[in-house]
Amino acid sequence: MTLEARGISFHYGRKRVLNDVSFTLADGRFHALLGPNGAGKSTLFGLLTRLLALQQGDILLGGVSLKRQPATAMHQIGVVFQQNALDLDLTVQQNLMYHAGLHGMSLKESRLRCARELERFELSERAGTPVRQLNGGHRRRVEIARALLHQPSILLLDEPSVGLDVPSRETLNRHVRQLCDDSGLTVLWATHLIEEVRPDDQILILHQGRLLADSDGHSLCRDKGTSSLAETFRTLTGEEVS
Ligand SMILES: Nc1ncnc2c1ncn2[C@@H]1O[C@H](COP(=O)(O)OP(=O)(O)OP(=O)(O)O)[C@@H](O)[C@H]1O
Repeated sequence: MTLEARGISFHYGRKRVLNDVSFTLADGRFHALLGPNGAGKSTLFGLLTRLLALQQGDILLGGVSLKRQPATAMHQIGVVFQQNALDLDLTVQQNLMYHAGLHGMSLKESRLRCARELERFELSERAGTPVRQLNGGHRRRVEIARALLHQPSILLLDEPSVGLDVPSRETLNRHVRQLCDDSGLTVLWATHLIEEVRPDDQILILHQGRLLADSDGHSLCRDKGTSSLAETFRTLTGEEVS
């Protein structure tokens, strides 16, 4: 499913943090939203997930307006926020079952979908483990499994690898890309780390609230006459990327 952001601007009080941002996420593709701290990524996620109310512009999911038909549109979205939002004292299975219940699934359906997601994320053996006992990478995988329980078409992840060590970051990134390839999920992965972005990705570069690029990495480098994504980022923003 496509996601289209049209003319999004946003202010906190008098401070403008998003300035006429428009882009389209293509059906079934992995998109990287790259921007340094403070670029406006979390604010954009807040708007995409209705944590923040749209002030200007609209967001369309498969053509359905988030403004006009929020319930229908939101059903298509699964989200993983920057901060871990699992109950540490509940087991992996309990966290998922609770979430499935919130989405109105029957007990039978909840069990089926939990089992399927746990298998997909190679977590079946951890179903009965309290989340507190999991490492950071596994916790993140549980969060993604939870975000997919209601079978959304679009998965939004706000800096999901923050706080993970390099191998865990790479595994998580690979896993989500695999999901995209296997199940046609549309993904938006926000990050400030260039190493999580590949030249084949659709790349959105957000800087000081403005979208400076929206293209695949190869085209971006070709257009800017640069030899790497890091150099392209520097050329566009005047900043180093980590
Ligand atoms: N509740 C708020 N009130 C006022 N200003 C805010 C608020 N939340 C964020 N900002 C400011 O808005 C700008 C964009 O912040 P935002 O968190 O969206 O960026 P980000 O790209 O997600 O950065 P980070 O990676 O640090 O989370 C920053 O200048 C930030 O200080």
